[in-house]
Amino acid sequence: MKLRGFTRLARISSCVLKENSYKPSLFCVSRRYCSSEMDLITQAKQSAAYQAIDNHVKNGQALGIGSGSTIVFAINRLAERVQEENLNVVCVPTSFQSKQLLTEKGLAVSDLERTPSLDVAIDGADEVDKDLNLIKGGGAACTQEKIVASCAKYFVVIADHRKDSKLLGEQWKKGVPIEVIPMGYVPVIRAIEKKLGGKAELRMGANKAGPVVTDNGNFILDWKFDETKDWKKVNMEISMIPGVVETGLFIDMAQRAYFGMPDGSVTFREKLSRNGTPECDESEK
Ligand SMILES: O=C(CO)[C@H](O)[C@H](O)COP(=O)(O)O
Repeated sequence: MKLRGFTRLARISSCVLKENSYKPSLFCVSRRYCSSEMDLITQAKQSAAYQAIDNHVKNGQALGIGSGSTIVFAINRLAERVQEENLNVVCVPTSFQSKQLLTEKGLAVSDLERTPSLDVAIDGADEVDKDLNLIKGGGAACTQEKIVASCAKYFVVIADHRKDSKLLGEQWKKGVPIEVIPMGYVPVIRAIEKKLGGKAELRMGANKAGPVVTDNGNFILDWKFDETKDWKKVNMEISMIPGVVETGLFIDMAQRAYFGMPDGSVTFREKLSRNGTPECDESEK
């Protein structure tokens, strides 16, 4: 399969995942996305975001658009492509931030009432493990992000290389974000710590007195866990606690993750179906 502007290179296959690197030939191509003033992490975010938009966005699509600092680059690139190629796409944002950015760029914004079925969702992540399980919610938007991703036929993650881990918790030390109903946050903390150990804390605002309040009017807990877990089970256990709205554990949802590297290249990891072929994004064909 030919990716936009790239030929697939090395394959490191396992039974469920495939890793691809665009190095070294990608290096020069991806460099077109980089500007000399940017630091390497910023460049890495931009390279991953541009690659995902270039590979996965096609005319006529409905797109889920995530939140965070990496998605800013995806929105910029999307706006460029929409203008240059006269694309007709509609975007469902996952937060006030992404809605505002999309609106500023003049992109068509919709919601899940009008557009409940999405072709592709693209979002950042705080950490991605070897099986493409994610920790999300560093920007307190995990509930809407999970709903939007669940409505997409294909879910793509974009991140810089620091987010790429074998196991969740290896790189991301701030814990699993959990959105909770405000009046229940203390019982939820107690229940999580009793059932699963670790420590859960109410996230406090940076330039605001008191807690962070999500776009849904709720609070965020950050649960620091002790050791590697059965994340599917943990996710279900936390979700069952009264007062929990949603967790930042995205288990078995992402089909592909792009990682921007410090040298300007981009690698990706993708899920394979049982017969060893990639779980296909129809728009890539
Ligand atoms: O989950 C998120 C927001 O809730 C973000 O996608 C995640 O925090 C990654 O953000 P960034 O691109 O800034 O690293």
